[in-house]
Formats: sequence, C-alpha cells, structure tokens
Amino acid sequence: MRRKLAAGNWKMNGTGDSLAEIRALAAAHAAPTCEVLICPPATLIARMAASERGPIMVGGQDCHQNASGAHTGDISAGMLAHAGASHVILGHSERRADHGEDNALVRAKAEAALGAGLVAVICVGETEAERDAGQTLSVIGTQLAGSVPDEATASNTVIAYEPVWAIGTGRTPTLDQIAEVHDFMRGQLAERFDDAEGFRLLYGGSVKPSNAAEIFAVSNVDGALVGGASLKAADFGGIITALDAA
Ligand SMILES: O=C(CO)COP(=O)(O)O
Repeated sequence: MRRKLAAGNWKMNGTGDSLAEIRALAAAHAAPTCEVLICPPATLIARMAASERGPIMVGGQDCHQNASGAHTGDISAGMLAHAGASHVILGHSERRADHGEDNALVRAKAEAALGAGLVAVICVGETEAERDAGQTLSVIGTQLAGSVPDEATASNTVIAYEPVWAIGTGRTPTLDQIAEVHDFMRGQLAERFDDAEGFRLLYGGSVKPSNAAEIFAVSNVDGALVGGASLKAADFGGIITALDAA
C-alpha cells in the first residue's frame, strides 16, 4: 500500500510572513493520513524546518550535483539536508526550461540527493506541442529513463508527472489522459525496479481543492505536486483533505 503524498512547490514565492501559512496548515492537519511536504524557496528552508510545523515535511526545489565547490549561487544536497530538508524537487520543467537542465543533469542531481539522504521528487512532463504531436508517452519514457538513477527505490524517490501546459494555466488533462500516463510510468518503472509498485506517482498541474478528488481517484495517482494552490493553508488544506479521503 503506497502512502499518499501531498507536496507543495512554492516556487519563487514566500518570505518570513509565509511561515504563518505553515502554522495554520499544521494546526488544521495535525494528523493527516497522507504525507505532507512543502518546498519553500531556499531562503525559508531552515526557518520552516525550525518552525511549528507538526507533521509537515520540508524540501528544496533544486540542488547542485556536486557536494561542494566553486558554484556561485548553487546549493548542494548536503546543505539542504543540513538546513532541515528531507526532500528535494528535481527536474521541474521550469528548471529544465529556465536553466537548460537535461535528463543527464537531473539524474546527476538525483544521485547527489540520494547520496545526501534526501528523497528525490523527480519531475517529468510533455509540452503542449509534444502532446499535439502524439509524443507524450515517448517523451515521458525518455525522461524517466534518463532522469531516474539506478539507485532509486520506492522509499527514496517519488515521480511527479507535470504536463508543462497544465502548470499555472488552470487547464488539466482529462482523467483518462492522466491515467494513461500514470499507468505507463508504473510500467516503465517495473522494467527497471523490483519495487516499482511502491513508488509514489504524483500528478501536478493546476491541482485545486475543486478538482483534487477526481484526480486522486485516477489509477496510479498517489498524490499531487501543487504550485499556486499550495501557497495558502486553506487551499492546500482542501487538497490534503481530498487526498486523505481518496
Ligand atoms: O508546477 C507545479 C508544481 O510543481 C504546478 O503548478 P500549479 O499548481 O500552479 O499549476
């Protein structure tokens, strides 16, 4: 039985005031059935980790593939762990697009994350042009094969399917389309990993309290990676409630 995971990606949002949202979320969801993870900007990781956060876990949004060195502006996986993070998002489409991250780099970062004892939340997803061209499954297959390291296990790695065209747009795939990709991902993992059945597969892209329940009922959807709706405790709380009921 896979434990569900509600993960929030705050992206480049949040200052000290935002810690009140974590306190409110922890107060309202003191004992969720699902796991709850918030990935704030790096500037807030240590403060969030030290704040009243109940069962809420804290994660980073990226890490460097090296342990240390002359990499101005970068943060290593070990530093994230030292700051109190237990997870790190890797290969988000915004990193792939804004910073030219390819599958090999995402894989190297994931290896660094696992080596530092972090859980890697590895993101994959097709662009709208790729979907229109009928390439969705081949793109996802290539990203999984290239980005997920051989050391991945069901306990140290989570996969997030985030169609690029669904992120921040209010558009979501049909439930059948989500099921098709999630079933495919499960099958791809099964070709490489003995414990493939145990990997959590998250859906991400315009998840809201209003559509969460129907998405969580889809085959092989084990939770969500949430952007905009994770910034407010009330919105993310609605998603946690839907996941606990799923
Ligand atoms: O990119 C996402 C989470 O990583 C999804 O963002 P939205 O929930 O804002 O669409």
